[in-house]
Amino acid sequence: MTLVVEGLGVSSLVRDVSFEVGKGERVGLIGESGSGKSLTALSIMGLLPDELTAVGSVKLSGRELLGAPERELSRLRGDELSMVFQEPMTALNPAMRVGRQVTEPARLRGKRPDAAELLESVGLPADAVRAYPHQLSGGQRQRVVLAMALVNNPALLICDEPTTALDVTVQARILELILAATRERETALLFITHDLAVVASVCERVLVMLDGEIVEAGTTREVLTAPRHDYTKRLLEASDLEAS
Ligand SMILES: Nc1ncnc2c1ncn2[C@@H]1O[C@H](COP(=O)(O)OP(=O)(O)OP(=O)(O)O)[C@@H](O)[C@H]1O
Repeated sequence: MTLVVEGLGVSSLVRDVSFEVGKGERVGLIGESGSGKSLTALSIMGLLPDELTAVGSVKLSGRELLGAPERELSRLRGDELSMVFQEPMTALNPAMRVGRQVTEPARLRGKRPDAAELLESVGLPADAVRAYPHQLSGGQRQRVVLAMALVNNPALLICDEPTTALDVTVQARILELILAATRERETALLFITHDLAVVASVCERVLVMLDGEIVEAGTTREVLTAPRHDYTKRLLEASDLEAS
């Protein structure tokens, strides 16, 4: 699989965004709040709000996604493309036991996975199958969401600030889990964050977004050790990474 985004625009909010993500590659999309990261991700998923339209091209393994019929996009979502959002409750049904919920994306495709095994694969105890989402912690809920996002072995996982709402130690564990799970499956990862330290620990390449445009792109090492754009330099100065 390859994701090729070319000249993506969303009204005037995202402009001429182009990048590629190859099989199993982990790419960070970094930038401050309002820079257009989420709109870029939602364009790829075909989940932009009705009032916004994407122009340009988004190809997954050669298939154009922009303008594709909703039926095709909804088949791709949760199958070849998955997305994890910042707040796990947005993806969970509060009235459904976790065990039933975690297997649902697979059941929709005619598979019958074992719920307890799935939960154990993301580090949850097997007896979580009977729990309702509100009985779990934020980190545990995000594990459930990850299990759901990965159950059909997607080619591309998009994570939009998946650990921002969690405390620091839980954050680190969830990042480790995302890293291990995507490596194991050779799932490509587009990881949205405003945190350079997170990019440094997870991503091989990084795209820096400012005011709706990508202003810098390179390997994580290049961008973090020799940033070219003033905005990237400022981001680096403001981060904990500066001292290291
Ligand atoms: N439905 C919408 N209609 C109009 N403008 C929107 C809409 N959704 C988002 N925007 C605007 O588009 C810009 C980019 O938003 P986006 O959510 O992509 O930013 P972001 O980089 O993901 O920020 P954050 O880190 O806060 O999520 C922002 O200025 C936002 O206010």
